[in-house]
Amino acid sequence: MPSTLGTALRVSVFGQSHSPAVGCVVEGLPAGLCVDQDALAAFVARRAPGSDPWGTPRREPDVPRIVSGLNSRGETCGAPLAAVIENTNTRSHDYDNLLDVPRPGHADFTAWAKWHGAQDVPGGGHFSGRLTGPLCVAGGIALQWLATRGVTVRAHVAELAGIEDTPFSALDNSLAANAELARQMDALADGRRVPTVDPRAGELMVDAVMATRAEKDTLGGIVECVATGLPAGTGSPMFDGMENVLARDLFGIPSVKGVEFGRGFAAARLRGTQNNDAYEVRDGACVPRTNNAGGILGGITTGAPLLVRCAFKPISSVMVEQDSVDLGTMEPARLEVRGRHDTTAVIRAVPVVEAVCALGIADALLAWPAE
Ligand SMILES: Cc1cc2nc3c(=O)[nH]c(=O)nc-3n(C[C@H](O)[C@H](O)[C@H](O)COP(=O)(O)O)c2cc1C
Ligand SMILES: C=C(O[C@@H]1CC(C(=O)O)=C[C@@H](OP(=O)(O)O)[C@H]1O)C(=O)O
Repeated sequence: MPSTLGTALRVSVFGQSHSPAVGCVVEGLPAGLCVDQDALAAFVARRAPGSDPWGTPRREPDVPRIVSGLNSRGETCGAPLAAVIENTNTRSHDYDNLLDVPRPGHADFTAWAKWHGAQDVPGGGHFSGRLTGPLCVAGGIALQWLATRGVTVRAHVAELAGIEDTPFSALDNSLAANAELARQMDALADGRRVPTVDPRAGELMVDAVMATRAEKDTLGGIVECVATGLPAGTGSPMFDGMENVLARDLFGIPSVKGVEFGRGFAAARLRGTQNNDAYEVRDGACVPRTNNAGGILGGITTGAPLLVRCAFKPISSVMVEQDSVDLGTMEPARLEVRGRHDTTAVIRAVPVVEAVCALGIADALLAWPAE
């Protein structure tokens, strides 16, 4: 079963939620990149579980340990980079009643259908959101490499419990809109607890999540991500376009059910005269004045901000009784989920979306650079 993404920059993730460790192997990183391990640990910590009342109480330090791929100066040395994150706080007996009775909405049934009982069930096994920890390690390093190329990636919770954050100022490509976008991205870098552009929206979201948690239910939401500083001409037509690469990678994040670029599905309701991004000359360069395309045409970057949104479904592990089937007896069964679960994935998933976008963009820059 391959759990690998990328072409020129390839990342394999390994491990299960309750195995000794989870980790990643990254191949194709440019040699000579000095990895700032403190910055990397801080990035990975933004996703780590156990510190917020709306999330899983499973507290894990999630300090990544790089075991291969760096030289004595801490630079990437050309060899595959491997990193592990230990699982230190597992409670596998919480999953005893799921060994034969699958949770609706999680991957328990499909794993059973594929592996007939050999699958590792506790904690969601290899399907766990925990596997996004190693993705943040690989993506955190990709972000550091992108920074050396002038590319910045930022995400925020765009919508949660029907509460909308201020959207990124990225559908317009005017100088004023670009300046506002830079301000929004800077503000999000201040370490705020809930990554929303408007802190009031974040507080309202937390209230709604806590109320839903009290009702033993869960929530989905939308994460919006932007990348700036990409040169026009990166990517590839048809099957290896920026949209293809990013969508494939982003759908690897557990719970992601939808991905849209630029205006996305809303473009289907516009006329061509409304949706086209007219060109103008700026500092001798041809630039789109608006950015309904989300920075991508024909799979290739336009030079405008790359804008993508991911829809997350609600967490499936709800704390109320549900109908299921005992796969051992093929009799109906009632199921009560135990375990320590998130009420929503979207807040913790913000750095994950940044990481995965960084990996896809770095992969495209290395595989299909602007010519
Ligand atoms: C950061 C993150 C945290 C998650 N936490 C949980 C959790 O605590 N409980 C749970 O049932 N699912 C959680 N999920 C979602 C499941 O991992 C996911 O629904 C499951 O693997 C099935 O995959 P699918 O929803 O993509 O089909 C989380 C996902 C992410 C990205
Ligand atoms: C540990 C993490 O999240 C886990 C993701 C998860 C799932 O089903 O996805 C189920 C829970 O596992 P457990 O029952 O072992 O606590 C979460 O805690 C993490 O994200 O690091």
